[in-house]
This record gives sequence, C-alpha cells and structure tokens, in this order.
Amino acid sequence: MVDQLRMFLDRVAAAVPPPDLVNEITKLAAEFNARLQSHEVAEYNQVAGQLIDLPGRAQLLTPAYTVEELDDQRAAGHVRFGRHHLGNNGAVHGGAIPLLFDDLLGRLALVGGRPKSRTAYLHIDYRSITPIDEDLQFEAWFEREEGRKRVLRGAIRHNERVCAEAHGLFVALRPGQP
Ligand SMILES: CCCCCCCC(=O)SCCNC(=O)CCNC(=O)[C@H](O)C(C)(C)COP(=O)(O)OP(=O)(O)OC[C@H]1O[C@@H](n2cnc3c(N)ncnc32)[C@H](O)[C@@H]1OP(=O)(O)O
Repeated sequence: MVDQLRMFLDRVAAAVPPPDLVNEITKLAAEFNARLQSHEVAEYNQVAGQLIDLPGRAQLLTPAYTVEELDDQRAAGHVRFGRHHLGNNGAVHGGAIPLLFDDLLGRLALVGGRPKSRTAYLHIDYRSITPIDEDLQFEAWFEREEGRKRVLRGAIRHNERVCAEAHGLFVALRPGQP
C-alpha cells in the first residue's frame, strides 16, 4: 500500500489530468480516506514508520530508502527520490534531503541497543545537485560518542559525485523525557 501511495504522489506531482479524471480520483481518494479512518489507532500501535525492513520504514514522509549494510557504527544503502520530492530543474527539494538524513542518522543512533535519542542539530552541505529518479548511494557513520551525545555524519552520492553531506548531534533521552 505504501509503495502504491508513494507512486501515487509521484504521479500526482507529474500529471496534468483532465477534469473528469481529477473528479474521479478525488471521489476514490475520499472513499479510501473514510475507510481508513475507521481503522485509526493510537500512535503506540501505529505500524507506519515502524516496519524497519521496508523501504523508508513504510513511512510516507521519507523517500523510499533501503539499508543494505548496517552495524553499530555505520549504515549504507540506496535511495531514490521521485517526482514528489522535486524542487526544480530535476533537483531534489532542499527540504527533502535533511529529512532523509534525519531518519538515517537517527536510526543509526539507535543501533546496538543504544537508548532513544532526538536530533539536537542537523547541518547539511549541499555539494551538488541531487537528482530525482536516479539510484543514489548513502552512507551514515558515527563520528564520536560522548556521554548522551552522539555525533554522526552522512553523505549521499550519485555514483562518485557527492550530492550532500550531513553532520548531526543526537542527544540520548533521559528516562521520562518526551
Ligand atoms: C528509527 C527512527 C529514526 C527517526 C529519527 C528522527 C529523530 C528526530 O527527528 S527527533 C525530532 C527533532 N528533534 C527534536 O524535536 C528535539 C527537540 N529538542 C529536545 O528535545 C532537547 O533540546 C534535546 C533532547 C535535543 C536536548 O535536551 P536535553 O536532554 O535537556 O539536553 P541537555 O542536557 O540540554 O544537553 C545535553 C548535551 O547536549 C548538548 N546540546 C544539546 N542541544 C545542543 C545543540 N542544539 N547544539 C549543541 N549542543 C547541544 C548540551 O550542550 C549538552 O552537552 P554537555 O553534556 O557537553 O554539557
């Protein structure tokens, strides 16, 4: 379902459909929304974003990224941004890139039984255009850990070209901290 919805968002972004089709899709979408509403659960029981083995954790907010290598210091894999994430002129929207890094670095910050943490800061360097509709490689790694502080770095590459780099601080939450 999430794969189809991601594709739907890409198609909506790319299409200029005729009015009849817009009306038809609007009705279908309203019907699906109504059907799903009756199955809403509390955040604690939500599965979207919790399905760690599915691309992008089955969370629609993030692009579909796949982790192929993971240990307690490093993660690597690939990601493909679609038309939904277009900024302009074939480049990924500048806000979608930190979204990916926040998820990736935040996920790595948890690996190895580490307690939950939250992003304190996330710095992005946009080194070159990040293209949509291309397979991109990503890497995330620990720079250092000092008490509750975890400093991580990441990079997205298109083949050998660096598109963007990230530098983030994640602070482990104290018991009871939201
Ligand atoms: C699988 C799922 C992956 C998804 C990952 C997604 C992660 C997220 O996006 S989380 C959402 C975005 N982030 C937030 O909402 C966080 C909001 N901020 C907060 O909750 C708090 O400010 C928080 C938890 C980051 C830090 O607060 P607190 O726990 O009180 O830490 P505090 O005691 O002040 O600081 C701890 C240390 O971190 C340092 N620190 C805290 N914030 C910063 C900062 N912005 N810059 C530099 N240093 C900082 C402090 O200086 C201190 O250092 P030291 O121990 O050397 O004195």
